[in-house]
Amino acid sequence: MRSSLLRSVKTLARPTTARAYSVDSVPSRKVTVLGAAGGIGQPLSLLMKLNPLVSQLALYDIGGTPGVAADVSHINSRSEVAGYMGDDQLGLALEGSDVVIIPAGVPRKPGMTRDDLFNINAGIVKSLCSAIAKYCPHAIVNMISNPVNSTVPIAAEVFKKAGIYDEKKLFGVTTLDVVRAKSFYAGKANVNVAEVNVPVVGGHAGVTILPLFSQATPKANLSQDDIQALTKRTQDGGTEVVEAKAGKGSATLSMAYAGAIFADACLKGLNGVPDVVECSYVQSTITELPFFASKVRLGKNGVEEVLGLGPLSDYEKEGLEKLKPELKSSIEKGIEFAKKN
Ligand SMILES: NC(=O)C1=CN([C@@H]2O[C@H](COP(=O)(O)OP(=O)(O)OC[C@H]3O[C@@H](n4cnc5c(N)ncnc54)[C@H](O)[C@@H]3O)[C@@H](O)[C@H]2O)C=CC1
Ligand SMILES: O=C([O-])CC(=O)C(=O)O
Repeated sequence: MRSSLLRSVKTLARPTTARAYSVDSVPSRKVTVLGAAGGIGQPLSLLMKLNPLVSQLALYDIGGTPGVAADVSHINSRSEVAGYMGDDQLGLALEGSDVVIIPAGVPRKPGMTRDDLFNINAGIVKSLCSAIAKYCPHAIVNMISNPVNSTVPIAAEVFKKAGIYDEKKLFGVTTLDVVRAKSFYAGKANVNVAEVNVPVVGGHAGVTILPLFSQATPKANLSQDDIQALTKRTQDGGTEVVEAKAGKGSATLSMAYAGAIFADACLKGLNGVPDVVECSYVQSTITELPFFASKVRLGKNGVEEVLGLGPLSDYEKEGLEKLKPELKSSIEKGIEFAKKN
């Protein structure tokens, strides 16, 4: 209901001194966060509020958004913030959105796999994607909700059914795998983490996460044992956090950071910044699987180019073959769910 829209959080930042950047040259962009009151949603909303490419920030959740939006809106940065709560405000949160980020859904507890979240999160993602199809069919979608290997195919099916599917605009966010691979590699190779690049391909669960340390830069002379340990740590990075949090959820802060990096890349692409490349789980033809994470060049329409895998070590080639059956069945599970429901 419009009357209950959270009026108190509609605040345009008005700097009293000279602006640190020129907003005149930056296009207006609306970003919507679905699940904004959650463990990821809150810090991600904060980071998106700090992003000068955002002019409107819509924070939606089934509860808790009045407080989050009021809080975030007091930050004196460019964007106007509005909070939306409950089904009847979802359309308003989405209308006119350029980028929709989805961290809505339940997180893992120790002993669970990401696939154990399927039963709850598949339905949440499906209903949110139906609303996206209705209210902002041309928006770029950044899917964070797990299991990403299945939630992205679910979103694609929902969009196909609604007749608005554009494969260039649907992204599974795998940036946290890259963030982890960079941190772990820098530690082991003793190089400046700010200079490290490591592509991570495949999917976003266990063995489907395939970091390509043979392509890591700056180059380092790591042993095969080191590479295997780094690969395993990257694949188990989510579980490492789930266990350390001991029942209080999964990665939220590092995920918010990763989600903000990826959304920023999408916004830069939309704004025509050249050579924006990030790894992401997208519709793909670089393997026989219909969805696959790899480096993607981002542009004004979303995906400009899905880049190939590049040269792989024997260990990585083996990892690639090993991940295919699990990724294939997660994709099929998502498609089947969306078709049946
Ligand atoms: N892609 C990735 O790399 C990562 C993905 N995740 C996933 O992100 C998701 C969220 O994790 P957390 O923020 O830690 O969970 P959380 O439980 O702290 O927050 C989830 C939020 O979603 C909201 N929500 C539930 N149903 C909703 C609906 N229908 N519409 C809008 N909001 C709804 C809840 O009210 C809650 O505020 C989980 O599925 C988790 O597995 C977590 C870390 C990394
Ligand atoms: O592990 C989890 O459940 C959350 C996640 O996707 C990650 O941290 O990579």
